[in-house]
Amino acid sequence: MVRLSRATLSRVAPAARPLAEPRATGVVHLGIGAFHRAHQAVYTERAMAATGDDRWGICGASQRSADVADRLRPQDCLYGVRAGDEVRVVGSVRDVLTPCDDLAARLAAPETAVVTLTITEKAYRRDPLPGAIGRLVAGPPTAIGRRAAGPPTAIGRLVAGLRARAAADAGPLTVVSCDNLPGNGATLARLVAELCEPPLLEWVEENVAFPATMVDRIVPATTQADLDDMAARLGVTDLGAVVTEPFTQWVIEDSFAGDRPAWEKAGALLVGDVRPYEHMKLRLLNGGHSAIAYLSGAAHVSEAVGDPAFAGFLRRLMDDDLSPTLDGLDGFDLAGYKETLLARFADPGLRHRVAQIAMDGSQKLPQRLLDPARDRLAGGHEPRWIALAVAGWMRHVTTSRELDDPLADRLRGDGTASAAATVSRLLAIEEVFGADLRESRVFRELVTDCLERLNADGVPAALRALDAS
Ligand SMILES: NC(=O)c1ccc[n+]([C@@H]2O[C@H](COP(=O)([O-])OP(=O)(O)OC[C@H]3O[C@@H](n4cnc5c(N)ncnc54)[C@H](O)[C@@H]3O)[C@@H](O)[C@H]2O)c1
Ligand SMILES: O=P(O)(O)OC[C@@H](O)[C@@H](O)[C@H](O)[C@H](O)CO
Repeated sequence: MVRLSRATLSRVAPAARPLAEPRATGVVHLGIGAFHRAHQAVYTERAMAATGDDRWGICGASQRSADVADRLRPQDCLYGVRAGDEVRVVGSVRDVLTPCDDLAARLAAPETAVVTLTITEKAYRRDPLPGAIGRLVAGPPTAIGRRAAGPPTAIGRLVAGLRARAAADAGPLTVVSCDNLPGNGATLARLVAELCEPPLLEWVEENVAFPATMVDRIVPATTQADLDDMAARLGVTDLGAVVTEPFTQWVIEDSFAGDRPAWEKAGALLVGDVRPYEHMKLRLLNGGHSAIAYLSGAAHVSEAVGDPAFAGFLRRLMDDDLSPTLDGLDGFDLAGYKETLLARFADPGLRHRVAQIAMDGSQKLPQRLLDPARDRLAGGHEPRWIALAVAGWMRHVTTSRELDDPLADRLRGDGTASAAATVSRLLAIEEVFGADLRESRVFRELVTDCLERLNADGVPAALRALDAS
């Protein structure tokens, strides 16, 4: 079968052809994985189609491998997105850089006005090593972006680009984090500022905006079966295909340094304060996902919620422990949102592997489950459903043979320690639990009790016991 490209587009059904053919790359994206291709790239293409403003093509950049570039470049950067039964070839990506290409030059180009990022939670992590080598990037300009003995970090490369842009006097820039982090814009701004020395720091303060965003669309990693299915639907081979759900949401803080795609014409919500949306999504959706990952024992999310007892647990987690921590959603149909969430999780068309969600738990738990636990404890409540999910994570990190987490060496256990000893050891990891949760007697007892039950009787019995207590 021939490969998808501009030359072979005539083989694709007209209804599935791209909506836009951009003439410039006004957007640079760092971390061009599956999510970006099914989310921001789709909004950007629709914005161009709605306005006829074709300056907003995307130059994607990979941080760690040339894989996406190798897949997309031979296809003129075209790829298919399947959402439910609808398939469309997306045309907003114009170029993909490999880690060896000159990203700084792209960031310094006057036509670039917006940078978006999906580089995973752990890429925002400050290395806890002491001193200069423990910072995300060492100080002097020549060392920008380099860890002690590793390649440049994504944020280091971004700072190198900002330096080149300042030197070129290429104008203001908006940098939009689209990762699942609370206060993602402010977090990124802080990390960037740490790596900038004067006078670059002043230039960044005056010329660069870091709006917060809430991003939502479930996009599992593409499988070979997905590629085969896409080829059958399009009639051409597509090695960049992604499969997602019909649902999509993007809430963006309306704080830009300059020009931008008209994302609101594509359905994005531009607001003054993203925080209420961000808490709702990170806690209910992502918190629910993590609970599934560490407790369900299922291979895929849809199988987990197909079990009525487990679906009942998710409802109690959301209703009793997570929803009461949300505010600023007056007039919003939260009950409807939660029902929609469970239906999205149950979507049989999405083969979303729980193992994908389980990875990097140390970087995800704080915003998904631990911050709401703090809020409940502060109000004098016992977050027992959250405690069960946290105990599930502790069991996961101490028993998994192949633990995928930047803190893996500190998390692993020998599997023979008592529940109390395991909870004590893990609660002491301040990067995950802070000092407050380590010191909370209520939290420690809840988690210890749950871990004892999980170890002794398994998940269904632990759920029943908690339900009856
Ligand atoms: N997939 C989803 O459903 C979804 C939904 C909402 C938000 N997100 C956000 O997008 C992120 C990426 O998801 P994805 O599905 O595209 O994953 P992916 O594995 O397809 O892509 C991840 C990208 O991040 C880069 N990356 C990985 N580790 C990195 C590091 N340490 N430093 C810099 N870059 C790194 C990779 O090179 C790749 O480009 C998630 O971590 C999350 O924050 C994903
Ligand atoms: O992408 P991660 O690794 O942050 O988290 C895994 C999932 O919880 C997440 O990707 C959700 O599918 C997504 O946040 C839905 O919008």
